Amino acid sequence: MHLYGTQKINSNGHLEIGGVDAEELARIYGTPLIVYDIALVRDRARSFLKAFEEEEVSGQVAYASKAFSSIAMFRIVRDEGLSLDVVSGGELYTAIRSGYPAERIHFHGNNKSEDEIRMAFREGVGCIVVDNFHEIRTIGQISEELSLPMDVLIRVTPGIEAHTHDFITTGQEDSKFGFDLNNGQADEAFRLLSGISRVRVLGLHCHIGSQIFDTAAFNLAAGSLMRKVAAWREEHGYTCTVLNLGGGFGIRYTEEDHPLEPEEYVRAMIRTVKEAAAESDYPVPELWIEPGRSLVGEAGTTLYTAGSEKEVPETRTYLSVDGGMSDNIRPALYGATYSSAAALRMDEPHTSAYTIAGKCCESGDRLIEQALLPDMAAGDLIAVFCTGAYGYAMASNYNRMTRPAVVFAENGEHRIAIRRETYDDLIRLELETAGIGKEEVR
Ligand SMILES: Cc1ncc(COP(=O)(O)O)c(C=O)c1O
Ligand SMILES: N[C@@H](CCCC[NH3+])C(=O)O
Repeated sequence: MHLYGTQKINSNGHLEIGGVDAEELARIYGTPLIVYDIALVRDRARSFLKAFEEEEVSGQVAYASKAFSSIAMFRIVRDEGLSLDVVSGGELYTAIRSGYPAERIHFHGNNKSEDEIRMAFREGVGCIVVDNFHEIRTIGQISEELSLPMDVLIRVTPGIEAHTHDFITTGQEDSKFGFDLNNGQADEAFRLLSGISRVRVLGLHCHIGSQIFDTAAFNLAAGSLMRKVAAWREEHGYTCTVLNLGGGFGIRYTEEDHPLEPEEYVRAMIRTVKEAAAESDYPVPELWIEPGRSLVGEAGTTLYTAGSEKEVPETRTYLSVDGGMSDNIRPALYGATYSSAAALRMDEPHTSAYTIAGKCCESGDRLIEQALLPDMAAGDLIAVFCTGAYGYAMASNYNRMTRPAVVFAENGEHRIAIRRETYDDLIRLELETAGIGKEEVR
């Protein structure tokens, strides 16, 4: 059984996270419950920053907030000195409400609305990552209208197919994101943005995909971006100051996954950029990265309570839990795999195979196939590991399931980061509820 971060098995055979017994957490907050090991998040943040320090390159580590966007988590990464990548007005709003310094926020998105771009200008975000020609026109108009400056990065697709799930690769040419690096689109974007007086082009951005294990794809991307900026120096006398190589560093969901230490990917990128810079006598630009999953993924564990069981003879035994695809859509959406354990029976042999199913009205609502657990009974607590990224962030109210509570555990203490949704929360937007008159409806 693989344990993550500060997790351990205590003398009662219970799983502990951040020094807190899973039994205590489930008793106090109920289940399903997402528990973050905050020491692990901090450790990851510090390792990324240390890689830059040791490789003697200046940079920014921006938490890709889409992985888990919440005020409490934003404050943790802010205090660790990270920047923040947001992709929507909603993420930007959450960041601002968390007290994030606007100049450390990078604003992404392949279809930013005028309102979102205006909001980014007014809040004074550190940079906009420009994605398409429509956006260039809007940025030009809004910068004129508000008489405000903006730093930008040009997002490009370098034509690299990273080996991961089709829906989470983004660096290939046939992608909805960014300007093609090789067919003239990126050059045209550079020309247009350079012509907007209040806009300063910092450099290039690419993100080749997510849950990648191989440094080769990152190195290829870094190399092709460096070649492009070197060409722009020849043609336009322009020297870029920033290269943002995105996120995507893989983590260990199950024993099939063999990631490197997250910061190793960064060290490899840094070396590639340094080598490419030396080859063309180019000043080493600042390197920015945008890890999401590798910062918070392994730090999250979901605690469920087991309920009904059904045996399909010679096929499988379903063990249903009190959550499912509504708090973790990834198995249903990507065929993602997870590992699990009986959280209060950790020292017992885990030798009985179950299909852990959710409680949504979908046959595909299955969290883990062939999970090995002790013989389970209703009421047993199950821990599903590595749910910290794109779990709660992608949760829904399908079947009017209430979204779980999120708790932070650290140094033997725990605190609620997001309270559990109530049935009243489910109907809060409905106009037919008692007490809301027609005059309030817009
Ligand atoms: C532009 C961009 N940056 C960063 C990330 C974060 O990726 P990950 O969570 O795999 O580190 C993503 C998501 O894939 C992304 O689209
Ligand atoms: N949501 C995806 C990753 C997409 C990342 C955003 N570009 C996942 O769960 O793996």
